[in-house]
Amino acid sequence: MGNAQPLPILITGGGRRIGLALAHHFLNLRQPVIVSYRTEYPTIDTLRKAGAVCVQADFSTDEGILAFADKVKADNRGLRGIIHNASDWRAEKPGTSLSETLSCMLQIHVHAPYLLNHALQDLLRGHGHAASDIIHFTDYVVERGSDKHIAYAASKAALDNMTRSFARKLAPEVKVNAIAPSLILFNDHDDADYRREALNKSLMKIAPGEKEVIDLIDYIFTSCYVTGRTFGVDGGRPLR
Ligand SMILES: NC(=O)C1=CN([C@@H]2O[C@H](COP(=O)(O)OP(=O)(O)OC[C@H]3O[C@@H](n4cnc5c(N)ncnc54)[C@H](OP(=O)(O)O)[C@@H]3O)[C@@H](O)[C@H]2O)C=CC1
Ligand SMILES: Nc1nc2c(c(=O)[nH]1)N=C([C@H](O)[C@@H](O)CO)CN2
Repeated sequence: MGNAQPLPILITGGGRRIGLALAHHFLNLRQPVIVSYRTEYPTIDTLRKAGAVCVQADFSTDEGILAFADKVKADNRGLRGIIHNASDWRAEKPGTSLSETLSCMLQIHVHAPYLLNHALQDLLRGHGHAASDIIHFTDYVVERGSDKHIAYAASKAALDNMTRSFARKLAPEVKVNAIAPSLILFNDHDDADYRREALNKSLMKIAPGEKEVIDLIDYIFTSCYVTGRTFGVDGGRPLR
């Protein structure tokens, strides 16, 4: 009985950056992990060799989301948690359809978590009080808005709101919390001016890397009381 394998944590968009770092973190703790990936990066093979179950999934349509949920349900008797990391940081751009930008942002930040939380709730329930977690990755811009990423900010705001709705719906078996980062990691193409300006926006003036987020997720998973909350990881940016 005591040797039962722990239930897996499902991480969406785990092929790169924060999702990838989270997957390796849990695998190092011998915690089983299921990763959804859209693009087959070499990292996916590395994850498989480290023991992750990697499932190809494109959340650009509801059909793609629901097919992924069916696969997870068919292969698993339960889940320890779901981390909704998959995201697209799309700006409004001249020459790009505004409707398409808005649909794309709503699809990945609202449809995917909304449909997956409903479809997979039975896998999260039934394991005891506060035994399971859902984590939504939102963004600091939910508070402030963003003139360059209006649809992105709005869709993350909807996700932030769903944190409280799903916390109500799934308590006390499942805790549901959000992480609202500001700058965590730069992208490779960010130039020196962009980096300087971005660093200057916070009080702490660093891009802290994935560990800040990993440590917070470890805390949230350990808690048996914290639910329906949004945790800023923003270097004091609102105080600037
Ligand atoms: N990095 C930062 O500084 C910040 C991050 N955040 C949030 O933290 C989370 C992780 O950030 P980060 O690691 O930078 O994210 P990335 O943008 O680097 O990666 C997001 C992942 O989501 C996947 N994805 C995107 N669209 C889809 C789709 N339609 N279907 C399936 N998968 C999809 C991507 O797959 P593919 O590679 O195939 O496109 C990728 O693996 C995100 O939710 C982000 O918004 C918030 C604020 C700051
Ligand atoms: N899905 C993503 N969302 C966000 C990203 C990213 O690369 N992918 N990056 C940011 C920025 O780091 C920004 O917070 C500061 O430059 C925001 N969201």
